[in-house]
Amino acid sequence: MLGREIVPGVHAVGAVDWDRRLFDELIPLPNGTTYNAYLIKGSEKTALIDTVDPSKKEELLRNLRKLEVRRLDYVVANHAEQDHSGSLPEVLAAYPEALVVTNAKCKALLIDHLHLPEDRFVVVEDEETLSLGDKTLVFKMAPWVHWPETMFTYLVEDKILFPCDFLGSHFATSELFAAQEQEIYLAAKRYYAEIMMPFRSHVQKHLERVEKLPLAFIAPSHGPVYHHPEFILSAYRDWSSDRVKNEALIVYVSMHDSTAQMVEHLAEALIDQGVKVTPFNLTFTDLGELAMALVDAATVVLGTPTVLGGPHPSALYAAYLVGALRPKTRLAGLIGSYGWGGRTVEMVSELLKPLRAELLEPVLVKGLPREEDLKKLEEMAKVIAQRHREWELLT
Ligand SMILES: Cc1cc2nc3c(=O)[nH]c(=O)nc-3n(C[C@H](O)[C@H](O)[C@H](O)COP(=O)(O)O)c2cc1C
Repeated sequence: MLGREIVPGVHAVGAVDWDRRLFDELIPLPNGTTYNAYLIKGSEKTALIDTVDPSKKEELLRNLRKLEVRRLDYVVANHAEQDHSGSLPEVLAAYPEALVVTNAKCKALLIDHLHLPEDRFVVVEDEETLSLGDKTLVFKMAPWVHWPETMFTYLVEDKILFPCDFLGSHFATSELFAAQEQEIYLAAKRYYAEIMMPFRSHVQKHLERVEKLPLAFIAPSHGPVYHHPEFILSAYRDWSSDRVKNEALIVYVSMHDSTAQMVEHLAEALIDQGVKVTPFNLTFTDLGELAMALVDAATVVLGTPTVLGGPHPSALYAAYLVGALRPKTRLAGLIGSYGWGGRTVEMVSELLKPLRAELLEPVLVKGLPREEDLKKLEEMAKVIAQRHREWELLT
């Protein structure tokens, strides 16, 4: 990304990673991503907000050279994770006068992760300000979106919030601003689901604080800059709210079709009851799609055969992820087929505990489902619809 101007004196100087397809060796990136860094030239001092993934360090340094940055007074580190901080060693080497401005927790993490020297830090507290001359930065501690040391930086005169990962999206684009709102909405929802959803109560709290600021732009560390901040704020309000939707996700795997037949029957019964259904066959599910669906769905049902004494490993993995992402799911179920016995119910119930959802009576059948088993699935669908009605999701 070239050094492009958001407002006079504020440039985006990060990099686009068009080809990256996996993040944290876990999260699929269908749209690539960007690592955003921002240069702020005040009348007296110059600051860089965050750096880029180490794989793109040369691009960042090139962008700074293109803007003829000969002196860098400060590098603000909003977050210690390596995709933002990983180029700090090179930036500090290229600009020997630059000091890293961050909070005490982030300083400790940066020293642990990057072995940066103690004497290159300036430690700031919540609401502390830093003057660059005609531009003023205010630091806002925002722990747990998504690490304990995260903070936001606010540029007072230009009303720009730099919230690092918060409100961001994995979306590679050459455009500076979030013009393709439909695509960005989905990319930001995917990002929220994968990264922010486990910290929903913190998201709500930080969102409230951000909403009180005069905002002309929100410049996150992944994806384009929001020139209409309300677009992303209202989306986050919705996603992080306590509201759920009239939708049941059936997350399943089946080796020999028995569980698949149960899934099909449950799906039909739910549709008959007026509940929206989305099945996710784990053999080819993009986990990001599943995470996105978990943002709103009132109910999740896991479908798995018993394999080697427990759930199929794909279902085990999915149940662990669903629990770890802590969506606002209110109702959880388990269906599946087995041959002789095992601990599927106990193991899945344990993995789903973090959801704090009501657990439906499991429906586990021997081999292919029989008429009476299909009836039990219809009963399950009725209970789900009944709960959705009680929560006024369904009339
Ligand atoms: C590799 C493998 C391991 C299995 N291990 C168990 C087991 O430990 N306990 C059990 O009750 N059934 C076990 N089964 C039997 C399956 O649970 C049973 O065939 C079930 O109907 C398969 O469901 P599906 O058609 O949805 O794949 C195993 C099957 C396979 C292929």
